[in-house]
Amino acid sequence: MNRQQLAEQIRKKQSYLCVGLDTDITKIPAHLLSEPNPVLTFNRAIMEATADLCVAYKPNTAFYESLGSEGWQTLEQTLAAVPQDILTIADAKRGDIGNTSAMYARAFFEQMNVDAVTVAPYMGADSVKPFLGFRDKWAIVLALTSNAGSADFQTLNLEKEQTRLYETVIQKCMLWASADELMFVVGATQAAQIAHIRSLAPDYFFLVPGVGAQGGDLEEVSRLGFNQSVGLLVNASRSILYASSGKDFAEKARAEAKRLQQQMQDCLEKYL
Ligand SMILES: O=c1ccn([C@@H]2O[C@H](COP(=O)(O)O)[C@@H](O)[C@H]2O)c(=O)[nH]1
Repeated sequence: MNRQQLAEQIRKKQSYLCVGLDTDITKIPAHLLSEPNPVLTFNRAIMEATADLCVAYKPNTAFYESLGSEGWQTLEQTLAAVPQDILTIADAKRGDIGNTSAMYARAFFEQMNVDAVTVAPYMGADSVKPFLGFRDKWAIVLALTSNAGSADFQTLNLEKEQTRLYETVIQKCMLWASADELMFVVGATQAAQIAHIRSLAPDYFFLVPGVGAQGGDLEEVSRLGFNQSVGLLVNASRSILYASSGKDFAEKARAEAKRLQQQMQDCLEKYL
């Protein structure tokens, strides 16, 4: 999916919601455990309940990798069930020396056929560049993440560059790729920095995890993070997936997704 198509979906649905498919077999409703593939059944029900309210699905691959080869198969089956007009993001946080990164890129873009993959930039240019140059595909580079540990490295001052590490990540990555194939991860818990990050990267989409279970403020993120064409994908995983542990799990997931979508619509009217 390209940038224009993504922007069109956001406009049509009045939503920049990304639903995180972080499906934990120990947390899904008990009545599904007798199904042949409980995770797949759960994912399909969540997608049926939320597809008209979101523009992206983001399975975090850890939840599938932890189930071994069956988990990989479930991930493929889940991706196959995503409607065509919804962006798919493999949250895999890959990045290695060049030839290995090239294999990761082929795995996700050619085998899995996802639209986007998250990339850890720590190993530098040769680890990020192999994820670029795939038609209508995206690398989403970690910039300033939502977790407490982001302060350990990402906000350190670089004496020579006179910037913080995450700022240099953004500036360097923008030299390698345009906003048509590169996004940045910016945590919703980092709202105080988001206006500054938007000024560094005015045209780029930000994938913003951390509303819901991590307590990020959707309105603050939207007010400070919008660009002229929205430029945000805001992810919620646990708050949607586990809104109920009963038979009404899909209905409750929809209600939470609807609540977020409605708030997004209000923010679009108010701040754009
Ligand atoms: O900075 C980051 C980068 C990635 N994530 C991922 O997003 C989801 C968040 O899940 P919630 O349940 O909505 O908290 C999860 O897959 C994380 O690994 C992040 O949280 N922060």
